[in-house]
Amino acid sequence: MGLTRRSGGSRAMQEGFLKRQYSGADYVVALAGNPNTGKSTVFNALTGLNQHTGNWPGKTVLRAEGRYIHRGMIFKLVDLPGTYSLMANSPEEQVARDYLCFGKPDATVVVADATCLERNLNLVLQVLEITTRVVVCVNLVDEARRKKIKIDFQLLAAELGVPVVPAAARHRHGLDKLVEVVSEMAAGRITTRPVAIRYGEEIEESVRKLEPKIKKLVGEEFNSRWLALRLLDKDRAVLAALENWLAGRNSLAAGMEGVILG
Ligand SMILES: Nc1nc2c(ncn2[C@@H]2O[C@H](COP(=O)(O)OP(=O)(O)OP(=O)(O)O)[C@@H](O)[C@H]2O)c(=O)[nH]1
Ligand SMILES: [Mg+2]
Repeated sequence: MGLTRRSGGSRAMQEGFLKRQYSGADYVVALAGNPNTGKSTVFNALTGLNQHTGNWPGKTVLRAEGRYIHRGMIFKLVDLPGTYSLMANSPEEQVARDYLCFGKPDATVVVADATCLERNLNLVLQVLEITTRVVVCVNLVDEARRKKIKIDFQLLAAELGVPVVPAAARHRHGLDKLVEVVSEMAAGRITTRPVAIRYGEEIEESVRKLEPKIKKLVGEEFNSRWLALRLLDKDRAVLAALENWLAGRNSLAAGMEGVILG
């Protein structure tokens, strides 16, 4: 049934933990976003030459990591592949999603395109379902200005419940502020109130039943609501990653699989 320990999810997860342990970085920051929103431009501007690339384990998806120092702290920045969603429909989506959930970055920057913000917010909402430590960087504001698009950043931040930083990364505009906010977020000095997507009563009821069971298995380690939603969606990739994390307690995971997929 395809539950294998070689799944990308479990590897990404292990990588996340190992990298944090041995990389010597104080904080790990993920860069997510739709394709072509300027993630790599932000990444390059912040890390300069302090970066290396390779592939994500088991995938032909490019992985770029780099570092920068801010106020004496070392930040490891992980440039995730551009995706429109986190439904794991492609290797890119799976890499991004597994890293956000199981890699447990201290902060996640979602880079959004100011010229088509509405479309980009779809991914922002999906990321907010996985992690609360999110900073939204609305990039390409120079292009938006040229197109006479006006954005109320304060209102956007209030509606999303997380900080929003406008930027024009190509010109380095807004990046000092971004680095400052990310640093506060990673250090846990910002309280967020992410807007929560509510599903129909039937789904919410199932989530209410499932969440305590998941919490019992993984504690506060991962976002149990998100895991519950994924399992209700019969998401085998997430199940495989969970099973791997529960190594040594496989019988419990198998029991859970029986309950959920049965
Ligand atoms: N005008 C303008 N162009 C920008 C800005 N930031 C990035 N770009 C341009 O947008 C294009 C895409 O930038 P990338 O940094 O490669 O975007 P990306 O999100 O990494 O793209 P993928 O990795 O393919 O998902 C490049 O041509 C950049 O020069 C900006 O703030 N203003
Ligand atoms: Mg890129």
